[in-house]
Amino acid sequence: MMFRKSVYLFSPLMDLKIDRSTEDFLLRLYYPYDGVGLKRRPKYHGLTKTWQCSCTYSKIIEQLRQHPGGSVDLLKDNNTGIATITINNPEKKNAISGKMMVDLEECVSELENWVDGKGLILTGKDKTFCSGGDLGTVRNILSNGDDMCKFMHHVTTRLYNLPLISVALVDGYALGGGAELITACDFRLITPRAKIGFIHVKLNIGTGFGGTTRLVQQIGRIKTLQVLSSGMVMNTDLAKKIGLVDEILDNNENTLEQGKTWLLEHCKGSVTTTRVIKQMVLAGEKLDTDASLLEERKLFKSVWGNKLHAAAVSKKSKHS
Ligand SMILES: CC[C@H](C(=O)O)C(=O)SCCNC(=O)CCNC(=O)[C@H](O)C(C)(C)COP(=O)(O)OP(=O)(O)OC[C@H]1O[C@@H](n2cnc3c(N)ncnc32)[C@H](O)[C@@H]1OP(=O)(O)O
Repeated sequence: MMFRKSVYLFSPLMDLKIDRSTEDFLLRLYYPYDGVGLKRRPKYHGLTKTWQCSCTYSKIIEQLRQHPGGSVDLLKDNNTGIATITINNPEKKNAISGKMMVDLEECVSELENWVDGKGLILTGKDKTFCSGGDLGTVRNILSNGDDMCKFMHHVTTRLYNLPLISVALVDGYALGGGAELITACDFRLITPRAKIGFIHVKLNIGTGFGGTTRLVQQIGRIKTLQVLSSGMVMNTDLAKKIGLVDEILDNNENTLEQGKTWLLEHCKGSVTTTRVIKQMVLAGEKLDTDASLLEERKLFKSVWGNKLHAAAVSKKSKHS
């Protein structure tokens, strides 16, 4: 209720750029004791992020929606805590239209507020992952790619920062923006049919969805240069050799099930523990050492001595 009120009050500022300090200011304004009552903060933080997105990006969202085709679909399984995002535009090899970029943002918003989740699979419909930007959309926004780029940086960064262990499950092609999307997940699993290409050079462009920044962090500077400057389309062996891929799945029909099984093996803890682990790792990657240690301590404190911890230490366990 309080949140709705804040939207109403600040609605005249809709097109004002709202940055992190404004967001923190709003949180302080409406939750002045938030620093003490930390338990409430993540929930409102998520809502604020959603609101922040619709304020800052409202014009871009409106423009992107004008380029229809396909959908990006979210399925949340509360029993396993695993969600699946499916890129769905099979007539165009799952090319991502303007409307689908907005769909993806909505999926990410929903996942930011999904407190029961611990894992995420990002996949494509009908045995292919994603052939990149829909060339129909691309042709129509040639005069202003910067807005799309800004929006997709925002969306893929939020996808990467979700407190869920995420896996890109690649069957068939992941090209251009499709290849960039796989870098926004923690892990990459591929089938023997997968072909991954940062083919942007062939279109005389660089990456537009944040792919280079993340790729340098993931496979290093030189390998990133090799991949981007050649526009090579990698088969499974090459993708594995270059360090882009964590596992090659069997060549059978049940790719999604295989992906889920693999992911559950990497989400062994409870929902809380898994989310804490992911957040600790993000802090280790993004913050300087002192700030990361502080965050690690805060997260540690949030699980130490809880019911599950107490139960685990009360039994005689052996981890051989
Ligand atoms: C910042 C990101 C950047 C951007 O936004 O500009 C990019 O993502 S750049 C990358 C853009 N992607 C491409 O250039 C890929 C182009 N497509 C292909 O190379 C092939 O279609 C391939 C290899 C994905 C699949 O080849 P295959 O022989 O198996 O199938 P078809 O070529 O017959 O494709 C079937 C059908 O899909 C249409 N299609 C495929 N990709 C796209 C796309 N990216 N945008 C729009 N449409 C696409 C293709 O034209 C065919 O349509 P049809 O009407 O049947 O001719």
